Amino acid sequence: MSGKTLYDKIWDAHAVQTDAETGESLIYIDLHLIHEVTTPQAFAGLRSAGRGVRRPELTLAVADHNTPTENQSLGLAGVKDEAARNQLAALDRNVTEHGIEFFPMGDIRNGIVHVVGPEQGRTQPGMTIVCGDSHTSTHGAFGSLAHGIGTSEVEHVLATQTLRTRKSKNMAIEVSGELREGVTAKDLALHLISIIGTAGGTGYVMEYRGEAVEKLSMEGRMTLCNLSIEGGARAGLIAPDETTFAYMKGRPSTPKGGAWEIAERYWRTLFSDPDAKWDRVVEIRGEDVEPTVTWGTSPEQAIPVSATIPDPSTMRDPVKKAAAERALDYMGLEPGAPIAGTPVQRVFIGSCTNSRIEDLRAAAAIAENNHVADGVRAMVVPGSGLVRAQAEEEGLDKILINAGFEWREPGCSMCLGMNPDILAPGERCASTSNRNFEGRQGRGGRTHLMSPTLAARAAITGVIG
Ligand SMILES: CC(C)[C@H](C(=O)O)[C@@H](O)C(=O)O
Ligand code: SF4
Repeated sequence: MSGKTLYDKIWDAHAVQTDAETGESLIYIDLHLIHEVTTPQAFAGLRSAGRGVRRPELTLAVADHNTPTENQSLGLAGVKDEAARNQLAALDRNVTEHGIEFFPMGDIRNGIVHVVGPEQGRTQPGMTIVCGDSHTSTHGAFGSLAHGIGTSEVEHVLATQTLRTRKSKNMAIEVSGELREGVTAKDLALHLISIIGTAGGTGYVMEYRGEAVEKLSMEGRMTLCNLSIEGGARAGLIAPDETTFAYMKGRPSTPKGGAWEIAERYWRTLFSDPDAKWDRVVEIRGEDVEPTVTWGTSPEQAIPVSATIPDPSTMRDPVKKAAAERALDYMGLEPGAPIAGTPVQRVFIGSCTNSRIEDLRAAAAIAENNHVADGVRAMVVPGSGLVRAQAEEEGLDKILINAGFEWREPGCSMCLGMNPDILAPGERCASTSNRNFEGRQGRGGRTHLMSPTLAARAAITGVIG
């Protein structure tokens, strides 16, 4: 018998039952994260069925998608959009009714759900974690099986603390060697997706392995796992190690004293056995990864920042060719021209991909003693109130504000533009987020995905590069 992958191990520890006929399993869920957008109907369903929440203490709620990034202390009165206000009010009512822990807007512990879970120590190795949100894959950075679920599944998990699902296949992403100076986890993720495509991971759970992955900080690992879903995978995983444990130690919800030791002993068993069987292996040399940006309207339409914009007329695959033509038209770009030097009007540093303290440090390092270029509006939105507070303690806010960046309150913000932070039609944005489809950041807006370093540089110079 061959060994098990990390995914196999977590799966086996959580599968309650498998239906031999359909192949569907019931798995136990250790942590259910919820936010205002994907829960109102789930709670309404519970109510109409006369059900309660099975394990409220394994559920944690935040308000993040709709929240404004200014004047959060005004509470719901400060939320101008009625639909947003209603969703936020519904979450308030639902968590109170069911006794679920909630960090509301304005609470220093509030922030983007995928930043808050790890920061509070709720995210732990070996857990199964779900949330009605695709970027739940972020939590896989801790060696937990974490993925998004739909609203009807949210209702199922609330009611039963289990999920009906099927096992995925195992994919290994082996990144050897080292990332070069100035190359980040974001560049690695975009590089990978540009190779495998946005459907490359369909049907798989991806485990990131190899020296270059082991060398990443927890923040970098979270960025990498966050983008797994954009590569089509169900989830991303990284085996826990010393870096993981050091990050977790002392956080509010991690085990303490003897309980930590017992937990750590278990966590140290969470790795893929040397003889584990992989359904697919993708190999990348760390040294080959360059600072990478997207030029189109899909995360796979990514190139090194030193490269020229692809020419659809040279593309063989008719689907890719048509997609590239349409993307270039929407993005207002010329094939064959260098991507560097393309002017931007907006810069967004934030989102569950890149809004943690290291990301803000990277942006501030570029901003220091510089100034945002004329005609550019640049916004920094920390991932949580605690990230914001830490950045302020380190003086990063002053550096950024002095350089002309807007220093905002936490939330998803311009990552998806469900709050007032949106692009105007035709505006081009250097963004540290994870999605760049048409209209993602506002109707007609043009998004270029990149690292915080490249985004901050775009703010200062006014151009991509
Ligand atoms: C609102 C939510 C359902 C959505 C997701 O699941 O990804 C959002 O977080 C996003 O990034 O588009
Ligand atoms: S920051 Fe963006 S990608 Fe992340 S959960 Fe919010 S909307 Fe989704």
